[in-house]
Amino acid sequence: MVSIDVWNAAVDFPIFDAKSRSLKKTVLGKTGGKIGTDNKVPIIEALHDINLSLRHGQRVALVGHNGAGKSTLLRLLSGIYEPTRGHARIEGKVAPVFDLGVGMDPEISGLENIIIRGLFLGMSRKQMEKRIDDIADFSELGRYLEMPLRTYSTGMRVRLALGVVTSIDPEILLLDEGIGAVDSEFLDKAKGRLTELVKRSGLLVFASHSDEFLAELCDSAIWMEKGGIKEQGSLREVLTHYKGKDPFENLSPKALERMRQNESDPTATIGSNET
Ligand SMILES: Nc1ncnc2c1ncn2[C@@H]1O[C@H](COP(=O)(O)OP(=O)(O)OP(=O)(O)O)[C@@H](O)[C@H]1O
Repeated sequence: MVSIDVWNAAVDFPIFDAKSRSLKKTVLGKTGGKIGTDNKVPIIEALHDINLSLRHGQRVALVGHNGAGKSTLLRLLSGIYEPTRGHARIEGKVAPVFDLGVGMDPEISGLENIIIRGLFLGMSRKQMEKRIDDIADFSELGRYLEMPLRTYSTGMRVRLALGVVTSIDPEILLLDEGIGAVDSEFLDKAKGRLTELVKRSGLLVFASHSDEFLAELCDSAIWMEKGGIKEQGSLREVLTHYKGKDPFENLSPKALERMRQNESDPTATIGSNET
């Protein structure tokens, strides 16, 4: 059974090299987790009081302002971060897709990188070898696949990384938006593959600032603010409260159709556990 359960979890970062010089004018920061100053070493409270229960079939959007804790929560849900306090239990094979470049080696060829990156995402060498032709086709990199990755432009690297990421079969897919460097024609092609990937995955949590993308991929949402969960519920409801107006009024017909399908899906709710 694919599931993620988190109880009363917090993630702190002690900052050992913080500068103590005060700013001339202190303005109340709107972004970021709380900075505790009780100790000698300042502590950034990136997440606090997180309680979550996610199950197979859920497609959860993660929204919130810069520094609200979305990326940190994704790292907690992937097991990369242990909670400083509280507990997290993750059942299922996790594919964390935060930084498309992670797991890539500039000194080896694109082909070898496909295998390495696949292993990093929980696939076996055999499974990746079967997918090489498909990834080569999608990335349109041709003979460059035989060249070391350091010879690629940024966009070429993203093409390769997206090709690999969208070819896997994850049980739990944790996506952080970060696919800006490709041209728009290629991004459209990637969106189709991403949608297919999401359909294949058991459980999705997707942090993004793009309403259109969230409407296409997600059915429910979590709104993060200052390291805590402010609201969770249906995608449209949470986004409307977060933005102060219904963001779906001006969506494309395709995104709206996808959203209507999600709303009629009985699995489109977020479970919550007792604390
Ligand atoms: N490695 C780290 N060391 C110290 N503080 C961190 C670290 N990672 C995150 N933080 C802090 O934790 C808080 C949450 O950051 P996080 O990256 O999770 O926000 P986010 O919601 O993903 O923001 P954005 O939308 O800007 O990507 C911020 O206050 C940030 O300064």
